[in-house]
Amino acid sequence: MSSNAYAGSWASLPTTLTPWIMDVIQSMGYSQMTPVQASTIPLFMQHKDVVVEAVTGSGKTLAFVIPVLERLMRREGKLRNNELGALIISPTRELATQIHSVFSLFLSSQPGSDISLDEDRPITSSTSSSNLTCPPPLLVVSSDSPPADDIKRFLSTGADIVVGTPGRIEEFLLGRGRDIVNVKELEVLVLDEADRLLDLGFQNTLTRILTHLPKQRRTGLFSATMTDADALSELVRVGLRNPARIVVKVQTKKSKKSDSKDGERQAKRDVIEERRIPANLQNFYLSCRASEKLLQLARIVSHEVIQHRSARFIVYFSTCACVEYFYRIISPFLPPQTTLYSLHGHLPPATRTRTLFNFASSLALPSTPSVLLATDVAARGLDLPDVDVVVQFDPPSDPKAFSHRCGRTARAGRSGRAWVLLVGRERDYVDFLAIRKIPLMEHRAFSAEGLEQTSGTSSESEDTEVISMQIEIRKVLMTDRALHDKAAKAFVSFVRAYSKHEAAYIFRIKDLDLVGVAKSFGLLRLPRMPELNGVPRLDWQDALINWNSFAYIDKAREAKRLSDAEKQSSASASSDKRRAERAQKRKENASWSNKASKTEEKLIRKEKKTRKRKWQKEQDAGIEDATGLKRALGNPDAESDGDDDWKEMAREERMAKKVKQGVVSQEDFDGEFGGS
Ligand SMILES: Nc1ncnc2c1ncn2[C@@H]1O[C@H](COP(=O)(O)OP(=O)(O)OP(=O)(O)O)[C@@H](O)[C@H]1O
Repeated sequence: MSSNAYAGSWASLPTTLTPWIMDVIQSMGYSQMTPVQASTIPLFMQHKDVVVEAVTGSGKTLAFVIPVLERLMRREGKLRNNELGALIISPTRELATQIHSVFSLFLSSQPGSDISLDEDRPITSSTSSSNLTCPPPLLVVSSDSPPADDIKRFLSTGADIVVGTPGRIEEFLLGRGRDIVNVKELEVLVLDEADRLLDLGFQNTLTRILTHLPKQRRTGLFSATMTDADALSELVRVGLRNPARIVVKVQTKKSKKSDSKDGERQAKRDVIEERRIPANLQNFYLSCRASEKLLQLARIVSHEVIQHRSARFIVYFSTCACVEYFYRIISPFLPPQTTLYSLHGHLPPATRTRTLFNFASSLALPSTPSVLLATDVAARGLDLPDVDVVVQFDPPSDPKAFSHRCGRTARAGRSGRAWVLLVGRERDYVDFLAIRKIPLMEHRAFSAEGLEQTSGTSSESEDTEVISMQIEIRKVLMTDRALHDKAAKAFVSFVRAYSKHEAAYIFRIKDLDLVGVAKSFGLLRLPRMPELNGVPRLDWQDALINWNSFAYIDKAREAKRLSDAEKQSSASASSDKRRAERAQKRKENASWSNKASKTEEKLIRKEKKTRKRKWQKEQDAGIEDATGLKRALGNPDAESDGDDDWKEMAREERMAKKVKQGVVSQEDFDGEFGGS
């Protein structure tokens, strides 16, 4: 850490630390406290609840680990095997594992301790109470072992400190462990990344845990983004009593141009700028077209390796599917000898642990860089050594994650660089973050030669390498239909995530060049999805590919695809047949109904003729009522055929007379009036 990041020696604490704890701190090489440690440890060791906000990498973990250990060391009586002394909750299993390892490191150094760092070592009755001051901590997170094992390990190790994730802790305390784990003696509760734990996703679980714990405990909330007043008041409601709020601010000097007194000349003066990101973090944004994102990512990595000798990178994407996909296709665009890692929430726990370990312990050099592709599962709390560069390929959905992601570099006073790629109107995000005290510097897009482009933030025409990159990716996708599926899934997941952005007025799907995004993904064709309806496709060309023969490399999968296709084609053939039969039937029905209507017409005419004859007879008989109107009985009009029928009958009558006179032939009469 740089010297101005320190806040005095450990000896200056008002309460002297237990000697072996002090020894461990010294062995870590930490001769001085960081500001957050200097302000938090004294309060939390005494009887104060604390709410702590300090930037990423400022040493918050020790700010609660030391007070927790000190409180347990100073207990009068030892805790029984089934009693819990301290509970630490964190939002992810990776972070919980990390915190657990810090506790383990301390406890394994207790005098007379023979605790190995293997927590599963069973503790015999002779070691459990006499030799050990504090048993090893217990880690309670989703893993390959079932929740029932947590209880078994708790009872066998007699752990006083439990570290875990909310769901698994709830199961541990309120599920299987309800009648086993005794929380009456619980002294301390710590919520690490507390603002995240208060998010809706965790809130109910957390409330149930908190109400289960005794009220006479100390509670500490820690995060780099403890700013959400609503969430805080919620927590206060659930358990904090008159907490001390500790906010450690970062102030940096910034040169600003200002008018001199006479208002004419510009003078430079230093102003103190408050920021919510580490002082040694250089934070850049780069505007480019949607289609150029992958190209620019590749150029950032090259630039960092060549110009800054950077070796360890984390690149953040918005979804698990995007990480999966880019992990498969990005290699050819990164410097040769780059080792790639991928971390996201859909991977099995054991794989996640292994990946993190491998990435952290890899020998990363500028000639052999290590690049971890990750989702926000790796955004908070992870203390990975020597991460030189963070790139946010996609800005995070939750704006709070922005500073957590950047904070994986420039930790503990070291310097680091962070980049975010912004497209089109996403540029407004810069002002959005500035208000939240997260300053960003503009960096122009890189040219093919790795130089900053000279034209404005977005170049006039699309980078010519976009097309060649797209062709390269397509070549890779065409080697295996499974890759194409991954590409489409990643694209769809990206679009869906984009529309759920919390800063929705900046990240609007209708403003996003989706065709450009598809190019950057190297898609073979545009997927069918409502978001693409009505999107102009002038700039888009599907890959030339025979979709029928485009195969999966995996034999079983390909066999299934072929048999599905076979079934589908026979199903569609029989449905075509059914359709043709239906059409034929309709046709037949139609001609039958035509015939039917002709016969009906004839019948109607015949009936009319009969009625007419009857009426004629009556006419001839001179039946007329007093008003001179034709009687309803004999009047065909009264049966609703209307005036036309009357006219028609009169016409027929006249024509019949003409037939009699020989002026009109019988044939013509029949043709006209359909004689039967
Ligand atoms: N007093 C100290 N002197 C030097 N280094 C320290 C000191 N305390 C902690 N560190 C180191 O600083 C690094 C960051 O600490 P830590 O992980 O606790 O940060 P944090 O504030 O919790 O960050 P985040 O908000 O990202 O979780 C760790 O590698 C830790 O070992």
